Amino acid sequence: MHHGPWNTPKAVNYSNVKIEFYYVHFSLCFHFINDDWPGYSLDLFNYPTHYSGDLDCVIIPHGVIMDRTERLARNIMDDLGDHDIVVLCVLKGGYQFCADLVERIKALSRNSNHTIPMRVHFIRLRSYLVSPPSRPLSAGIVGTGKTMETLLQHVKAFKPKMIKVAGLLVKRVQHSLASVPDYVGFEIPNRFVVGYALDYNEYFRDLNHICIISESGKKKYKV
Ligand SMILES: O=P(O)(O)OC[C@H]1O[C@H](OP(=O)(O)OP(=O)(O)O)[C@H](O)[C@@H]1O
Repeated sequence: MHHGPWNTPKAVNYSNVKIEFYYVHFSLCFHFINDDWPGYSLDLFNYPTHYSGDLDCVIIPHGVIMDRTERLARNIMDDLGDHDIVVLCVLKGGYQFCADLVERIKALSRNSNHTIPMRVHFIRLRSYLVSPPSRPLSAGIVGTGKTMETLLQHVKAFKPKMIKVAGLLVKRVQHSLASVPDYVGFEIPNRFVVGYALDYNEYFRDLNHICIISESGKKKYKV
């Protein structure tokens, strides 16, 4: 059985290899969340009471997302030099990450002599067309990478000087495509995550933390 970098039955044993692989080939640096990470108890944080019982745990608290996003903004500023940026936000799941990332790039831009003109556009994509996919539905996240690859083909047709992809989350899924975003916040286990604009049947986008949905939550919001 082939155990490629994305096919990791024992993530702990493979994690160093994986991180090193990306350092070498993509100069990437991201926070790796192990498959056996139990997450934080929901009791430690505030979250909307209408989701009581619908979640198992907090996997990434909102504050950590904010701090990581701030660092990604700095990396992007450092790499882009004096190029103008045209931001293309992938709706719906990417709206919160995009908004926060843009906000931090703006803050860096106005508080230093290194300033980058930025325009923002939006595109609506879905990872499936008619029938629901067999894999979990989630949003604002790179799962198989098919959505990202499809979008990149379209964007390349406009012949931009440079294309960089930022994704807050990359999920370790089997059969994923080889390419990963240039800027990644966190690599996470292949579990169903919601919150921070990631939905389950349009619910949970109004939750600040990234959480694991519970079985009862899935039943409650099933369509
Ligand atoms: O890497 P992939 O396996 O292709 O999946 C990633 C895509 O799936 C999600 O969108 P979704 O279809 O859930 O729509 P939404 O963002 O509007 O919720 C997400 O926002 C990405 O666009």
